[in-house]
Amino acid sequence: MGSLCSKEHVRDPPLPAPAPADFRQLHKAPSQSLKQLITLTAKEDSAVVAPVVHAVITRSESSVKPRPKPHPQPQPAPVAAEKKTPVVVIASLNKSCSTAGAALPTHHRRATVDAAAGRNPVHDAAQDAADDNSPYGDVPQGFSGEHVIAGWPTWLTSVAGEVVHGWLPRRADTFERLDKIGQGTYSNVYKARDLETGKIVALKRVRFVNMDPESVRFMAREIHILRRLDHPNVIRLEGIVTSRLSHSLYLVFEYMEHDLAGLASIPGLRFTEPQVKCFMSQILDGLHHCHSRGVLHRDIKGSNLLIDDNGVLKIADFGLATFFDPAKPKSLTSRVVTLWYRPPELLLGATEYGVAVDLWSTGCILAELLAGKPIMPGQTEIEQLHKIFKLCGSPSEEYWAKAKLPDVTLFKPQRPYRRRIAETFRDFPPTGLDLLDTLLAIEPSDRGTAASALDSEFFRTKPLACDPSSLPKHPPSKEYDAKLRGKEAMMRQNAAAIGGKGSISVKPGRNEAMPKAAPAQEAIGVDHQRRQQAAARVNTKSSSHHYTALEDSVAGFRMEPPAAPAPSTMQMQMQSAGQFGSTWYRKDEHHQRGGMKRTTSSLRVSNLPVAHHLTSQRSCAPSRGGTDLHPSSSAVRNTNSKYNRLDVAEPANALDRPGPGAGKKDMGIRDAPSAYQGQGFGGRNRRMNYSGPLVPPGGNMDDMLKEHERQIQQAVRKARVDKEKTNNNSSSRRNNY
Ligand SMILES: Nc1ncnc2c1ncn2[C@@H]1O[C@H](COP(=O)(O)OP(=O)(O)OP(=O)(O)O)[C@@H](O)[C@H]1O
Repeated sequence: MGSLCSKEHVRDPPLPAPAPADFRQLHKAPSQSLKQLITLTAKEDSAVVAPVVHAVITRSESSVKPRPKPHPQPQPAPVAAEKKTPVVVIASLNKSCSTAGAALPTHHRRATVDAAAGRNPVHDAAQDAADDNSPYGDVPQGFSGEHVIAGWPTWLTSVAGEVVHGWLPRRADTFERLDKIGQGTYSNVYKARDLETGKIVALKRVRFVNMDPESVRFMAREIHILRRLDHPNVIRLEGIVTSRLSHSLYLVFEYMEHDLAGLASIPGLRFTEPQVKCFMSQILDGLHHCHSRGVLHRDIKGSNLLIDDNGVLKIADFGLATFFDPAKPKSLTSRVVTLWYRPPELLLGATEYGVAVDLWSTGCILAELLAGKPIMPGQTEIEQLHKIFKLCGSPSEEYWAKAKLPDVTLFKPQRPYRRRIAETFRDFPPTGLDLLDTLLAIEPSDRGTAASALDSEFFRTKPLACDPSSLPKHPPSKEYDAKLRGKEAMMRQNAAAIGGKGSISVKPGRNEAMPKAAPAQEAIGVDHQRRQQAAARVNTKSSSHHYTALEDSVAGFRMEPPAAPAPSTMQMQMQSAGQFGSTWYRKDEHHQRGGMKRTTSSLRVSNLPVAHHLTSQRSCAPSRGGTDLHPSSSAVRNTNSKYNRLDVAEPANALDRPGPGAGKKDMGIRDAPSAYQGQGFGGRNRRMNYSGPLVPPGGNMDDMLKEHERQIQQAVRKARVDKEKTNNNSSSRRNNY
């Protein structure tokens, strides 16, 4: 990958919105082996053959051959003829699958969930009709029998069989697991060796909680999107590993040694202008491809920008991505994008948006690369919004006037902020500053597109982008490694502190405390788990495991038991401070992405008017970004009820439809504790799903933030004094002995 000029060829012309034909084009290619398999199956009892057959992938050039002709639609056939021809076998299996589907038709499932959510039934009907026309709506009936024969588990094919169409699953024991290299909110990522090719790959293991169809559907959407993309700057999904024994899937990716967050956290490392241009042009190239294929990434950040040893950057983690069509805007959730990279319109609750959200995040990355640190590290949504306003200026009167927000006064600062990008980043190269100014435009339509960014002066003026292969080589560096290093250092500090040699610091490092969209990662529970992992790493000589061994442990997650949330030092400090009235505390928040538990941390204030659910917060649906609201502020509640959860707001196609399990998610607050056992939680009608900022009615954002700051300092001071007292007491006790 070279400078911008040398990369022109990889840019795609904008494509029309994804059409059914596109998808079929991409996927109408069951491999030759599958065809043979079907023939074989005709001779054997399919029930015997199916488990045995785990043919080799998938997407490798050798195995995926163009389909000679489309599969015939299933025809009713006499039972006696079932084992005689492949067509009949497929038809037979399809029949049972479609019967299962008929038990709860998609429109019925939607109706159930949306009634609970209080949505407009007219809109729902229109949406359902649109979904019925979706390219994927009818696919399972046509192909799921084939999938079952191919060895795909029914829990997958019955929910989202279309996404694996044309692919065959890989067997787990054809990989050797080498090391854990990443941890996402709902996945673990392992380095592994493909025993068939010797190639090193990354395996992303996606866990499912009780095979919740909604979780499966969300994972399926990621697969679906990944299969639509094909570009040197977008991670390539090479195959899928399934196991009939375990309730998880492994996505097979090309292995990438670094991620941008990890590289940026190497002490003392600063990128030169040519290097920044090299990374940025690759990000924008990949993004342009995604957008031109109708995909919004919605979680652009350093740890999702993977880099290989040749300096090639690839956009990864499409877990929050969605399809979009600018010609047919649909309602999307605003609860996406990791907080530091989240654009103002999403913080304000916008549900109609497009490529501009990714461009904002890309702007944040550009500034981060040039500045050497994240530019807007907010801890809560309100703080994030405040940081944005302080740097980029507050929105114009016109913006507020046309913003379709029920209570703009809740978000609108009392006095306008002026834009200060140029003075804040006066050391940036002028063309870089211009590009940044465009990407960080408050008005989404002013951010342009990935293509216009690539055409900007920044990439045309000298010094030009360096060639990726000329980038300096570093040992494998991931955000995950940086976090582990941080945790190990913290453990050492803690050990020293326990030994009475020093004080405990909980100041977050560069890679810590970055609140994600609904799913933030730096959680107390996760910290505890990672600390254990870090300790295990220190003590373990080799972490190589054979997948067969892993298979045994998968069902019970013996490899990584879910740790009970342990109080962090911060939490303890804050709680102890709380005894004296000021009750800042760091709280676990369990979120779910499609039913999978997510955990996040945030600072909350509870001496502001207390929401009536506050006392049951630990067992009820989480708010986002640490925002408790005035109980009497119905305006606030209404505002926030518009902030859709990822799992309810985007029923755009078959993959997004709430499944039969969705009913379980409609539990109200009182029912919620079972969510912690993995069933999902939160009713859309009764559940308080606050996403908006913490603003007392009539409050002023500046005053409020100052007050928060004061309270934090007070709480920390108090905690320190308490700690010193405790230390003194224990040392005087020791002396007494
Ligand atoms: N192909 C790959 N090669 C090497 N490392 C990878 C690869 N894919 C992912 N990783 C590592 O694993 C981490 C987690 O992966 P990923 O972001 O896809 O998971 P996730 O569960 O979706 O995470 P998140 O919580 O950020 O949404 C990444 O930050 C990266 O460090």
